[in-house]
Amino acid sequence: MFNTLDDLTPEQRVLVRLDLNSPVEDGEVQDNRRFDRHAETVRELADAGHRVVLMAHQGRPGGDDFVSLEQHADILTDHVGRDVQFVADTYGEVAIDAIESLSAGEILLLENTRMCDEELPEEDPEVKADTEFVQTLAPHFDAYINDAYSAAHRSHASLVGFALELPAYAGRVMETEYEANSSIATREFDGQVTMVVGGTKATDVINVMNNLGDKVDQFLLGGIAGELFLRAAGHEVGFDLDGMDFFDDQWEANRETIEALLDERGDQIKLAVDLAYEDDTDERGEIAVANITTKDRAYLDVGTMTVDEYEPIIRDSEAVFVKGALGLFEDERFATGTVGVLEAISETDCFSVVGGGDTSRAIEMYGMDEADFGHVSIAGGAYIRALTGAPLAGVEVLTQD
Ligand SMILES: Nc1ncnc2c1ncn2[C@@H]1O[C@H](COP(=O)(O)OP(=O)(O)O)[C@@H](O)[C@H]1O
Ligand SMILES: O=C(OP(=O)(O)O)[C@H](O)COP(=O)(O)O
Repeated sequence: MFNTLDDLTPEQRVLVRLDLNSPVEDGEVQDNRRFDRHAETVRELADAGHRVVLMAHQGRPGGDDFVSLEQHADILTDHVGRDVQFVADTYGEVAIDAIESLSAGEILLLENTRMCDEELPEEDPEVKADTEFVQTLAPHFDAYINDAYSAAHRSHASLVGFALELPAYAGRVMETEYEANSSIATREFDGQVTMVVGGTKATDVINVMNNLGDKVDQFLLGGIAGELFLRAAGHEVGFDLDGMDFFDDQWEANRETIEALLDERGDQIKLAVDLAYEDDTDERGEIAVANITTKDRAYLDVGTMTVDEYEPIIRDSEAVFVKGALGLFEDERFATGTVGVLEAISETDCFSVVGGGDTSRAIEMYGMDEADFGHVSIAGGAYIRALTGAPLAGVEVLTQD
């Protein structure tokens, strides 16, 4: 498929692309799982005696989270257990001097790739390979390693350009993410395959169903997307109330597709049988979908009866994939659906993949152990692209001969 670190010649000068893009609060970069995961690749390379130069991005120009990578170097140092040096330059003389001064086993992080004008515009790999950024840096290296699966849907210079100029390899995170997230499309499972789909975007759910409908036995729905399917099934839910803009625009844009999916794949699609809301005393209330007769309240989670219906399906599955939360799990009162299905998955020995930036956060928030899942993705946009069969530019250049 692609070359990995196992194929790398010893003691090389390696240029490694990571995805350390992180939440930034009041200018402070927040530690998160991306550091922990990439640290394994970086440590392995340093331990093997390579000279390790790292590239990554943070935010986009104009955004509050568009900051230097200086803090990222400190956080990464803690995770790798070795010093990660930092240079406030992307490919100028200062960066080149720092790169050339490295000894075997040393690690250097370059400045935010998006501070370089040639990084961002989405262009073909050949155009990116021809930029001054790539042409200046590449001659200082023997190999390019892309570990940034979660940014691989972007055709940016640091993600696609170097692979055309240098022998290219997948890092450990790239390898693991690619295999797990593609497995639903590429692997044959003996038993039942179940997909839990929720979240806020109906198009994600629709595209996943269209792409994987023949691979998945049961889709278990929830979240905003699930409510739109309930609306298509004739229930009085999935409408915007005052001040909301979750539903009506999505309904206009996707109504026919959702109705057609229910028509064609109704047997595969399980909808919530009850929903949860905030009652007059700010507590969680629940109501059976069949008893909802007026459009007068917002629903923030699937109900307990729904979880009781979904759990046995998960327990009987050979493989379970998750995309999107079943409710507003960030509020403990409305975490029952999301946490219920995740706990059921963690208690079985099925093969499982949990993805989507927000959904996988629920695992940590509610004290579940990542080790009880087959794979917890650190990707958001790239994960949904993998599930919907869309190409990832950064993966495609790694797989070219
Ligand atoms: N009924 C709901 N009302 C409001 N928000 C919801 C509801 N159901 C799900 N959500 C929100 O959906 C978000 C996840 O949506 P999405 O971005 O599609 O998935 P992911 O980030 O996992 O890819 C969660 O943060 C959750 O709070
Ligand atoms: O965090 C990322 O993607 P994600 O928000 O889909 O997880 C990647 O670093 C890509 O960043 P971008 O969406 O600013 O290009």
